[in-house]
Formats: sequence, C-alpha cells, structure tokens
Amino acid sequence: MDQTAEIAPAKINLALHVIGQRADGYHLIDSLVTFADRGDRVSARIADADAFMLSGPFSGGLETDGNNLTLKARDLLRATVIEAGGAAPPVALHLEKNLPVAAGIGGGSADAAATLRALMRLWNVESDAEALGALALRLGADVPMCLAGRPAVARGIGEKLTPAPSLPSLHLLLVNPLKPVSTPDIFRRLDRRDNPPMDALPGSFSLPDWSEFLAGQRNDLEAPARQCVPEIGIIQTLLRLTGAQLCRMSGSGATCFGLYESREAARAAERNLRTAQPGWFVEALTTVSGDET
Ligand SMILES: C[C@](O)(CO)[C@H](O)COP(=O)(O)OP(=O)(O)OC[C@H]1O[C@@H](n2ccc(N)nc2=O)[C@H](O)[C@@H]1O
Ligand SMILES: Nc1ncnc2c1ncn2[C@@H]1O[C@H](COP(=O)(O)OP(=O)(O)OP(=O)(O)O)[C@@H](O)[C@H]1O
Repeated sequence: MDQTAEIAPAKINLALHVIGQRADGYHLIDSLVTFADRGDRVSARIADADAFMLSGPFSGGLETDGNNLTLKARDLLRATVIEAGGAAPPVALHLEKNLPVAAGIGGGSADAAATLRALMRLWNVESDAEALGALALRLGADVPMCLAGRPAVARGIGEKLTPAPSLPSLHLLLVNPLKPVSTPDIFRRLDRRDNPPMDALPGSFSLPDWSEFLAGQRNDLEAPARQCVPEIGIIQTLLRLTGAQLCRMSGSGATCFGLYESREAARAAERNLRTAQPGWFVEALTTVSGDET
C-alpha cells in the first residue's frame, strides 16, 4: 500500500466534570465522550520527500509547520519507528480541515489520531494498545480518546478510557460562533476543581434513559467559557427554541451541541440556525453508537 486516508471525526464531550488537579497543573476529569460520523480528513501517500498540504473551510491561519498536530504526529511516530530499527519513508500528507479550530471538538487531536492511524498502515507499524495510547498522550490529552474513536468514559487527564457500549447513536446539532477558545485559559478560570464525578451510566440503550442521565450531568468548563464567549448563552437559547431536548457545551468550548429525537429534527434545526446565523458553524450529525464493532 502506498496511499491511504482517514476521517478525523469531531469529538463531543456529552458531559465533562472537573474533579481534581494533578501536581503538574493538569486537571482530572470525568467525561463521557462520543464521536461524529464526520470531521476532518487526513490522506497520506509515500513520496520522494515529506510534504504537507492544507485545504478545507477552516484551513486559513492554521500552522503548516511542525506545530501542526498532523506533523507532530508524523514526527513522533517516525522517531519511534526509527528508534525501534524500522523504516519510515517520506510521506505527502493532506489535511482537509472541515472542523473549526480551537472549538472544543478535538479538531487538532482528531487530526493527530487520524495521522497516527494512517501512517501506521502506510509504514506497516504494529503496536500494542498500551504503547500506542502512551504515544498518543504525548501529543495531547484528547489524542488517546480520538485514536480509539469510540464512545467512552475518559478519566485521569482524559487518557484513562472505559468503553461506553450502551451509548446509543445520537442526533446532534453542533453550533460554534467561530470564536476560538484557548483550552488552558478556560481551565485556569475555573472557580472549583473538586466537583463531583458523573453519575453511573445507564446500562440500557434507551434514548429516554440517556437523555435523563445527560440532563443530570454538567460541563464544568461552561461557566468559565461563557466569560470569554457570551454567545454560548445565545446559542443554547437558540438550540432550545429549535426543539433540542438538551443543550450543552463540548470540551473547553465554544461549540455547543443540541440533542434531538430524530435526524430530521436535527436537520430542520440546522436549516433554521444556518438561516438565522449565516456566520456560524452549524452542523447536524449522527454520532457513533457504543455497540458498533
Ligand atoms: C477539555 C478537553 O478537550 C476535554 O476532552 C481536554 O481536557 C483538553 O485536551 P487537549 O486539548 O488535548 O489538551 P492538551 O493539548 O493536552 O493540553 C492543553 C492545556 O490544557 C490544560 N489541560 C488539558 C487537559 C487536562 N485534563 N487538564 C488541563 O489542565 C493544560 O493547561 C494544558 O497545557
Ligand atoms: N491540525 C490542527 N487542527 C486544529 N488545531 C491545531 C492543529 N494543529 C495545531 N493546532 C493548534 O491547536 C490549538 C487547539 O486547536 P483544536 O482545534 O485542537 O482545539 P479544540 O477543538 O479546543 O481541542 P480540544 O477539544 O481537544 O480541547 C489551535 O489553537 C491550533 O493553533
């Protein structure tokens, strides 16, 4: 194989409780994450020399040097492969950026994870899950969960993952006012770092059970994010007006999601909000189900 491609799906924190802080400043979280059926796209092919190309609606202003998480992932995997005596020939990478940047939906982390998956295939790298998780964590706290790409409870700083097999597929609308948010800044603004963890997850696939469960959970980063992006309140009011059963912010923001009872309801809300707010990112999507293999 000399070329391959991977989708880098949007990550959604359905709930995110901040329950402590490590001595090094990183926060301990208890978060339920799931993944969209779409996102960025990373394609890779063996080439004469390393190359990187960016395209897509949100490529403007993004780093094209070694600070782009796609290239950080390439460089880290290559160093690991070479250290183990393997070969990691030059590759041309193409990142199609469909997700807004610094938006709380894991864009850069998803790109890094997709790059790892693509290059492991291209370079015939084999690795056990534990070593791969540790490698991913060196790229960012969200990268291990994006590498797994399955509904999970994320604990520790986000790297301790427990599958959530009974989480059903959800119909969501993502809305972002295109105001980038700095993750460290939002964590720094927290008033409390010792909040209670999430309740026990429902054991059944029932959507009403999950809706009720989610309604009882929180995103502890929402209050500090609202200080920086007041539009978060407006977005949630608009989501409720379009019939969302639940709305909440994902990650460190500012993207919020609305939960709808059907794909049609999410699509209708998408049409309404795109007309009302043409300058915002508004995307209806379906999430992966916990029991898909
Ligand atoms: C908010 C979440 O998206 C929830 O899934 C993640 O916790 C953030 O994950 P991420 O963007 O991959 O974070 P990293 O790139 O590893 O860290 C960026 C910065 O965010 C802060 N950070 C991140 C994760 C975490 N559990 N505690 C933190 O305090 C730290 O200041 C860190 O320097
Ligand atoms: N491929 C990439 N895509 C997006 N951001 C990138 C990428 N590479 C580097 N970055 C940098 O990472 C920062 C965080 O962007 P990202 O989109 O990953 O944030 P996020 O969605 O808030 O992530 P998370 O939900 O993991 O906190 C940006 O400010 C950007 O400069």
